[in-house]
Amino acid sequence: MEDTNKSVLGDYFTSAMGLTESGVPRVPTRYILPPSQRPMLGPSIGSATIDLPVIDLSLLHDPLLRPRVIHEIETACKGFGFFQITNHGIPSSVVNDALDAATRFFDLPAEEKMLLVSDNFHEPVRYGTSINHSTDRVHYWRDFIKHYSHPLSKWIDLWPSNPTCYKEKVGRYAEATHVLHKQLIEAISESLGLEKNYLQEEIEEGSQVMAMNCYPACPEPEIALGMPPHSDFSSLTILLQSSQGLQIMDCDNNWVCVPYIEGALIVQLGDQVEVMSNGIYKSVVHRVTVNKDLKRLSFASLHSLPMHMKISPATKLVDENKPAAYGEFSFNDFLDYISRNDITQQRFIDTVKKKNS
Ligand SMILES: O=C(O)CCC(=O)C(=O)O
Ligand SMILES: [Fe+2]
Repeated sequence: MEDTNKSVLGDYFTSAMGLTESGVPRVPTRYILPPSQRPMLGPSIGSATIDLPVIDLSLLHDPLLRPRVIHEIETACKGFGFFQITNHGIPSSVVNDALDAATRFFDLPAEEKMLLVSDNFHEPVRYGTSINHSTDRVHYWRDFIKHYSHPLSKWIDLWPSNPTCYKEKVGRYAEATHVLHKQLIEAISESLGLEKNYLQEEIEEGSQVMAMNCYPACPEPEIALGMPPHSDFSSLTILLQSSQGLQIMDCDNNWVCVPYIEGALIVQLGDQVEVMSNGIYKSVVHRVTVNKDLKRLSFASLHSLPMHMKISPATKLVDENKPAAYGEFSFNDFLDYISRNDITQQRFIDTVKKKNS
């Protein structure tokens, strides 16, 4: 079965969708994780006693309540590098339309999707399947399409033209998340004691990459993963999940399932905010489990400073007692790093941490 799939998709691109559709009863060897990396699935997992933060974002617009919400954000960022948001202002019709377009894209025949395949990390539109490029050892149960999404007018022509509604529906969602990101980064800057408009210009000129992920039903979810543990390089990632599957690592290094909340979006701190905050906030390490019966979609909208712009700790957060804990680097430096290294073994952010911090 593995070989059939391989011959259709070429050596590097085995597709989890293709395997599920062909009805494989077992996951092929290359998807099987070493025992220490397997997810512990079961009724007790995810019902852990930890209450993950959920924040009503509409209250940010109320001048009387804003300080309280900023404080909630600060607590969530310090405790988890993560929170969910409700009443975020993106209409459910925009979300559902984007889900519909992505579902239709992933349902296309493999040959059609393969036209967009690339293993070049700098490619602005890239269809792929989750292989660990740097080691070629383990594959993950995920197919994805990633595209640069901001500014939309520059990139949208390169996006998939099948289904025909894709550009319009996903485009509307991408623009809405760009606006939301600006509000969130303002609130996060405020929560760090920085100016509300800190980095606002850079963010407006910044890049947005949307990873549209598809995790088809997996015959053996206890020995495979949809995505390995990693943190995102972004400033923030705004994540939409169609059902449960995301897990985050808490401060005691335990995996915690992120509950599915209808209508909510997930906010994850990325490496750029960790650096900007000089380590006051940490990017959240997360991974994705797969499900025996259910196909899951997620949209990870990764917002970053401009590709070439070097990020470093905010000067206001650096002093004699708290020297800069990170060297400066850009998104392009990160892309070069991931095309050469196995980020499941060493996070990029660890390579820019200063030794004495
Ligand atoms: O599918 C998810 O919930 C997470 C996806 C993710 O971590 C990513 O695309 O970076
Ligand atoms: Fe991620």
